[in-house]
Order: sequence, then C-alpha cells, then structure tokens
Amino acid sequence: MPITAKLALEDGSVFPGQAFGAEGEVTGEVVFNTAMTGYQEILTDPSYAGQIVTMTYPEIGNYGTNTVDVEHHRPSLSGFVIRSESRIHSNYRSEAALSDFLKQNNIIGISGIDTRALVRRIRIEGAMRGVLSTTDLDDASLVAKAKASESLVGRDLAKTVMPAQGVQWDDQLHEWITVDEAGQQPSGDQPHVVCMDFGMKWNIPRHLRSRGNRVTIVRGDVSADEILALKPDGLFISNGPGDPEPLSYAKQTISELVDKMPVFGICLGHQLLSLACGAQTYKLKFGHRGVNQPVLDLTTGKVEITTQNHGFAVDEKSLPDCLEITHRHLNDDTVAGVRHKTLPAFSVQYHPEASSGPHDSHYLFERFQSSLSGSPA
Ligand SMILES: NC(=O)CC[C@H](N)C(=O)O
Repeated sequence: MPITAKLALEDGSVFPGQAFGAEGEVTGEVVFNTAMTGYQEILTDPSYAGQIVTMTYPEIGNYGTNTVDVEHHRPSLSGFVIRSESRIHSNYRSEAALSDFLKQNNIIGISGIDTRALVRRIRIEGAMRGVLSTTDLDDASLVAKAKASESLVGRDLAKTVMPAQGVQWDDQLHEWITVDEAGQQPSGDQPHVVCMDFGMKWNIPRHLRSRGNRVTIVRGDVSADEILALKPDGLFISNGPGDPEPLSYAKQTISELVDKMPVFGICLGHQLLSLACGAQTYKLKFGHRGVNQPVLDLTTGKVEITTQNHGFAVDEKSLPDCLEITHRHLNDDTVAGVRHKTLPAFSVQYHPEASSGPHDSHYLFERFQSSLSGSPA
C-alpha cells in the first residue's frame, strides 16, 4: 500500500498524493522549477533551503541519481513535489532511484498530485507557505500549520548552509580540504580567489579552478580583515538561500572590500553586492526557477539562455549612482546583472555555472578572470 502524503497551502488548498521519499512533516515556501532535467542538481542546491520545490515537468527520476552530480554534500531543501516518479531509472551512471536518494537524505517527497493546478495557483497568488506531511492529520489542521509557519522574509537562512570552517577546493580530490591542511602559501603564480560561501554550488569552484585559480572558501560571515589576511587577488560572493536583506554582516564585509580587489557575485552574491553598494532588494511574486530563462547582456546586445533560482531581486529604482545595469531578464524586465561604474566589481542574478542548464553564460567567468589579471573585461 503506498503511503499517503498531503501538500497543504496557506490559501486553504490541499493536494493529496503518495509519499515517495522520507516520511514526516515539513513546512516551507512552495515554489516551482520548470527544468525538464537536472533534478539531482536542484535537490542539492543549498539555495533551496526553506523551500518545498515542485517540478513542472511531469515525469522525474528516469535517469536515477548518483554520487557525482551533486552541488553540495546533501540536499537542504524542505520537500520535493512531482507529478510522477519514473517507474524505472535507466542510465549507465545511475546508482539509486530518486525515491531512495530522498529517503537516504531524509527529504520528504510527494508524487501523484496535479502539479499543473498547483503551479497555476502559485503563478496567480504568488509563492506560498505550505506543509508537506505524511501524517494522518486532517486537511484543516494542515492548512492551519501552513498559515502558522514562518515566512522566508527577514530570516537568515544562509547561516544554516554555510560551511563549518574555511576550506580550499581541490578538484583532483573532488572534495574540500581545510585551509590549515592546505597551507596559506600561494601555489605558483595562480591568482588567489577567496569565495564568501553562503551555500555555494560546487560547480562554481570547479569553474574558478578550471581557469587556473587557487580557490579558498570562507564562511559568508567572516570579516573583511579575515579575508584580507588571506591575501586574495579577487573576491567571489556565492549564491545562497532566503532573503538577502537580513545579512547585514555580509553587506558590511563586502562594502569594506569592494574597492580593494575585483569582485564577482552570483545570485545571492549579486543581491549582496548591490545591497553593499546602497541598493535595495524586494521579493518577487513567484520567482524565476528553471534552465531556459532569457537574459539580455546590454553590454554586447547578446541574448543568453540561463539557469535561474531566485525569489528576490534588486530594485531598479533603488540603484545607487555607482552601479549600472548590465543584464535584464527578458520575461519580466527585472534587473539580471549590475556592475560598478568605476571599480572592477560585477554580479548577475542568474547562474553562469549552470549545473544543470545551458552553458551560454560561462563567459562571465572569463570576464572575472580578465579583471583578476587587470586586463579589460
Ligand atoms: N540562488 C540564489 O542565490 C538565490 C538568492 C536568494 N536566496 C533568492 O531567492 O533570491
């Protein structure tokens, strides 16, 4: 007998289905992702902490899961919602079924619900708080729990997914080694990039390393002095979950470093760089999550198809004089990238590291690389 699960939203709607991962109960902001593939990268992207993610593509799990295509040690999201799990997983790299991956990682999944109806509701009313439960609670109690649950706004979720300590990224070992073990000495003449980690996706250090940088990761809440002590040639500000506004410690650190070295920010990192320069952020109605989001690079006139996962955005009206818009989201005209007018600091709201997704935006890592060597981007 399949175990019953229910997804209840704060607007009173309840979607019954089958449990297909761990059992229990979680609350979170219910959002949707339109990617047809890449579910394992989505599950392990720490930026989804605090969220229950719905896949709009109806069949998920057909190529299974493995231990390689992960963007972090383990999933941080609250729950996972799909229409249907593929009955078989078939791929030469597959090691486990999606449902087993969820069970192993203690993530509650629900399948067999009308995801189109759910997503239409979110599109019309906006992202909502919800409860995903495999308990036998009645609908009214679940809706009451959804209504009583904490909203994402104003919460520092990044602290829940930051690394415990500073580390260096080692591609060969495909793992983190601590800064102390690795030593602080520059290896050869490789540029040294220090990453402020707010729950960084692992494809970012892979990209930075593949361009010949030494990469040191520090927690997102370290001070500017701690970062300067590492003698960086450039600063990278990572993606991460939740509302950027409460991360005042990061704004402070970035504002102290922005005139000292080249800076590149992705997603939460873009929001934090903008906040540090004096801009403001706001919550989007339902956000952008998928792998085919069109963006215009105003500096070249080229359109790129991008991977995105964000629910907040930089408010164009609040942009200070020192920042200019470099990229725009073509679906809704929101700010998708900014740069400092006089300093080598820039950021994008989307994910040039992709994983999963198209590779159109890899050029942004080249731009950062050029700024590290002092040549024009
Ligand atoms: N992927 C991210 O870094 C997300 C940024 C931020 N948490 C948002 O939702 O807007």
